[in-house]
Amino acid sequence: MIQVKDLHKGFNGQEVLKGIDYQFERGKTNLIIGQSGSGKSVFLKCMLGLFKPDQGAIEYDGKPYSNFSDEEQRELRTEIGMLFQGGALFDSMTVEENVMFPLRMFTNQKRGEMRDRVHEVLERVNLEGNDTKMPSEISGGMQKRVAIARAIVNKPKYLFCDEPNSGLDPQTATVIDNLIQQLTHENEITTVVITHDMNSVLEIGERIAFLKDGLLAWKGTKEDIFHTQDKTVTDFVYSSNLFKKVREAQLKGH
Ligand SMILES: Nc1ncnc2c1ncn2[C@@H]1O[C@H](COP(=O)(O)OP(=O)(O)OP(=O)(O)O)[C@@H](O)[C@H]1O
Repeated sequence: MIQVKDLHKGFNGQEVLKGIDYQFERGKTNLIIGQSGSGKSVFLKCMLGLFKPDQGAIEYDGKPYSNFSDEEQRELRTEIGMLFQGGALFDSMTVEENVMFPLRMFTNQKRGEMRDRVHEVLERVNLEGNDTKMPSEISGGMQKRVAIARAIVNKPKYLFCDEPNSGLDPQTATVIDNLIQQLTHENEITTVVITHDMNSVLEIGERIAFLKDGLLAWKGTKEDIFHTQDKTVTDFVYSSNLFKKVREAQLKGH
């Protein structure tokens, strides 16, 4: 669980996050949605310790990281898995080397032990037999699954995903969403997903935080989104055709 308390962050006298209180639940996919420029990335970077908050605190399972000393950051880093936008695999490394990278960085495991773990996670994301391939030799969806395997190989307590579906076709995007959700449930991970994708909201929006102008404008579940009368939320989500269609079908009783 990640608890955010009165989080403020600004740049050059301009406040971007204006006092956010929120709790990301363990074992759930916690989505952050909101318009471009609403502060989602700044929020994520504050949680990762890449930006120091101007005010407020972030607690990881009750442990406060309000000042993020170098030592604290190092320790926390070993407990975090990160799925970057676009996958961000190392092009010159094989699939196996990519997935092994966090183990080499953050553990003292022997090579055999690392390989066993890498093969275990590759199997989990249905990529067994692809370990010697280069990223350029596999599809975009497979690359994303390699990135997921790399993000979870060190058994993280917290998983951060920045636009995990960008650049994928809808069917592959759904596979990726479901994989993230299954891994979250299986391993009781506190998963935070930044997304623009309304399909993801409908698929895996167990908990949704809607940011607007640096404030938490609304929170709820994917089911709540259909019933809210909050105009800021409805204006945002119903600008998506997918949402409109699902809503219309619901009203017709399908
Ligand atoms: N390092 C920085 N220095 C100064 N301003 C910044 C910095 N990082 C972000 N900002 C500003 O903070 C605001 C919020 O940006 P942020 O990237 O968090 O938005 P976002 O919601 O993630 O947008 P998008 O959906 O387009 O990625 C923007 O006005 C941006 O210019």
